[in-house]
Amino acid sequence: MMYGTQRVLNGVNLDVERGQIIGYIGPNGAGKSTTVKIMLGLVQGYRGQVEIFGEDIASGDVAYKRRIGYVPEQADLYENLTAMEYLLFTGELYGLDRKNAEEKAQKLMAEFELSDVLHSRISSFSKGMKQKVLIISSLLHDPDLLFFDEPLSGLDANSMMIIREMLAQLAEQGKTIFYSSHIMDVVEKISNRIVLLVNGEVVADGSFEELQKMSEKGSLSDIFNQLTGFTDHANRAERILAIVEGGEVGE
Ligand SMILES: Nc1ncnc2c1ncn2[C@@H]1O[C@H](COP(=O)(O)OP(=O)(O)OP(=O)(O)O)[C@@H](O)[C@H]1O
Repeated sequence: MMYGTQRVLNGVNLDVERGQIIGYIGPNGAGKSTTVKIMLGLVQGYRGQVEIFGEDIASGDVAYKRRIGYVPEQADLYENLTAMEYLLFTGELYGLDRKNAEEKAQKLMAEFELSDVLHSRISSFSKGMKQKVLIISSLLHDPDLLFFDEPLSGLDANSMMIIREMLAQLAEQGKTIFYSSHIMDVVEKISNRIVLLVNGEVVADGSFEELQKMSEKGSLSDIFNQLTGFTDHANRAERILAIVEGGEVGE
């Protein structure tokens, strides 16, 4: 995949089974969002083949999109809409009839303790409240494949627990989840497969236990540091602070 003359993905080859929770990780700019956007049909001009539910997504049949849920990293919420208007809008986009979408939206908002603001404009919501609306909108149509990009961002500890439990139950039901995040301890716990992307290439792909065998034992965060060749966080922090303080910067 090229953006202009910049090569962003370099032969990413993945076979994904139903029911997998794939922790999709990598340094900033590695190409995670780009891969997800290609699979969602949001980016054209890639080389190679992407099959979802057994069909090539380039075939022109976009029916597969109705079976996908997406929580984007950057929330493009229509802030002037109320939560209910937004959920009805996305629900109908995904092919739900209005009554069904309305009923589900109402119940799901209640489960996330947002009944009071069902008819308030999203622009008045806190970050976590917006995130909950995004999560609800990704689930409203009961998708088979979910792409979650930093889904816990802004959520309080209780809500995080609900989402984590929900992901595990969805996978048990045979749904497939791509979970992109930089919070390594969560990825380590919820994923049954971890794919590490560096500079547009898959450098590790396996269970946490398998990844541990590829490196010195440790947490996923340690493995991430090792496999991305990053060892100098203390020096880096020191240099940053030296610059901030405006003093002499060491070698
Ligand atoms: N629309 C775009 N036009 C040009 N370059 C882009 C565009 N979107 C992404 N890129 C470039 O593609 C590369 C991969 O970006 P991508 O967003 O896929 O990374 P990522 O792994 O999701 O990173 P992060 O962890 O920061 O979200 C980066 O170098 C980025 O600058």
